Amino acid sequence: MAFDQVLHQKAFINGASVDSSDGAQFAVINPATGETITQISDCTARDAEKAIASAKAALKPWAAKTAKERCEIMRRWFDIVIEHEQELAELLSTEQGKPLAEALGEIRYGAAYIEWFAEEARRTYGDLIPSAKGDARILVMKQPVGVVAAITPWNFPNAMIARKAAPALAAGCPIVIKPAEDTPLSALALAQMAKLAGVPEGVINIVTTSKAQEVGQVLTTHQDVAKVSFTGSTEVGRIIMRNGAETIKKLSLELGGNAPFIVFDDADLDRAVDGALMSKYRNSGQTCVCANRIYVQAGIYDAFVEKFSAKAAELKVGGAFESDVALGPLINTEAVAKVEELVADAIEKGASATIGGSKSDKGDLFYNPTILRDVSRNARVLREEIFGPVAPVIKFKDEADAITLANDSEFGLAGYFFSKDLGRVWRVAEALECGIVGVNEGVTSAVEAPFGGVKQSGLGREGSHYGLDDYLELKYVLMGGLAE
Ligand SMILES: NC(=O)C1=CN([C@@H]2O[C@H](COP(=O)(O)OP(=O)(O)OC[C@H]3O[C@@H](n4cnc5c(N)ncnc54)[C@H](OP(=O)(O)O)[C@@H]3O)[C@@H](O)[C@H]2O)C=CC1
Ligand SMILES: O=C(O)CCCC(=O)O
Repeated sequence: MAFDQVLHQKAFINGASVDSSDGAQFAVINPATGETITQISDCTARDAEKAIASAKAALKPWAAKTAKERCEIMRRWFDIVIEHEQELAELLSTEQGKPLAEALGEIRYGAAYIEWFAEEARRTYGDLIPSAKGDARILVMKQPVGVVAAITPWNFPNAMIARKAAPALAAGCPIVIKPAEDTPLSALALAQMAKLAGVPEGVINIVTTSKAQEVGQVLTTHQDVAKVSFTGSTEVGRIIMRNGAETIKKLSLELGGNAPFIVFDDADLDRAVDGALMSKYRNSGQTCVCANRIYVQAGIYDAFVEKFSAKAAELKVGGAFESDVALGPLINTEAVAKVEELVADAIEKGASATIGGSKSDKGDLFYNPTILRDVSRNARVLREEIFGPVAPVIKFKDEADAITLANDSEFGLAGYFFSKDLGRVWRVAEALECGIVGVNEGVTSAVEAPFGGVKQSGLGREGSHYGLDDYLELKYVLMGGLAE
């Protein structure tokens, strides 16, 4: 298969492919078939320490390069990724399960972060501020934060690495990345391409491991790591925050979501249905910004459920390489068990499934697109991140009701609503307690826009011109004694 060209089995530390210090390996499994793709280095705490040491040694020379030099290397990295986008997409689909077209979209999305931050590297402007003293000026410069550790999830095995590594490198920071155990291969391929592009040794390190706690502990407590950037569950985000407390780590945390998706009775119904399909079923519902709770105003509730169910029923479930497939497998048996539990709980509390509600006959990890109607307001599916292709649809009365329901969550990542009333659009966009709001749009992600949440969905922003700031420190320099 073409992806053999980008398949690497060893961890990547200090610019070299290495076995783990104890020689152990773990298996990477294809979730669609259950087959082992390959065995790879199972790194230990010692390997994590080595990676941090190599990043520390690389810090000064990498930060000392001009922004233009870093930009040129990163541009070459972008070009190599795009040149191999097809192989990278096949590798991603094989280890993660998402349909090939979606994987290709992710490779391009990830590459766009490399391109974007290569350009942003040259715009790390400071400020010159008038001082209250006549013979002084206030200068503000931006400097790299230091060695960065990144811990990433399996749902976007390429883009979540690129979204962290690209701003780190652009800012002048070396990075040590621990990819998810389920999907380490895309990370290794990206790092090897960075090497080909001329990224010096130690600037990117990939510590593959099945020992998340042991390796994570080192990455999040080590005194030579200045910053930790994490994407994953709120539960692990809390552990990372606690671990970082002793050495006051800078933190970027992209955590869980519970996105409300609101359809007002003045909405364009077809547009709302298409938005819900995209928002809910992308990546089989395994995205932190996926619509988790769909609120529809009473007057159009039945019409919405009918149209949404008819279109969702057409989505084909299957392996990533089958034609016209829209939904791949879930990542593992725990994910399927969680979805089954949430659906059972909702049905026990009075909901009914208009479509789906069960596993697909495609295999153990495949779950059918599911729509639940008349979901009770105390169902678990409305409180917890579903991370599967299940859409609970709930009726609401009026605008105030919709806002109260939408904000009734400890999460605050994304929210969506559909309305044609301009006044309502402003009111609701301002009232939603979310970091990201889609108005008449079901997918908001874009490299140019800041991605991140409020409340317990996290800290910091990724992407956009704000995204570089997470990897920079401000230094204030008072330039005094200027009078003759
Ligand atoms: N915001 C988001 O994008 C995501 C949200 N989630 C939510 O989390 C749920 C569980 O998914 P899961 O994959 O278990 O998410 P986790 O938060 O457990 O995993 C995310 C990353 O953290 C690592 N990790 C796990 N435990 C520790 C630890 N103690 N210290 C440091 N790193 C650690 C994981 O490693 P390893 O893979 O080796 O366990 C992985 O690299 C999902 O159902 C979903 O609700 C999950 C993924 C992404
Ligand atoms: O689930 C995530 O954390 C990644 C979201 C991908 C994106 O849309 O940017």
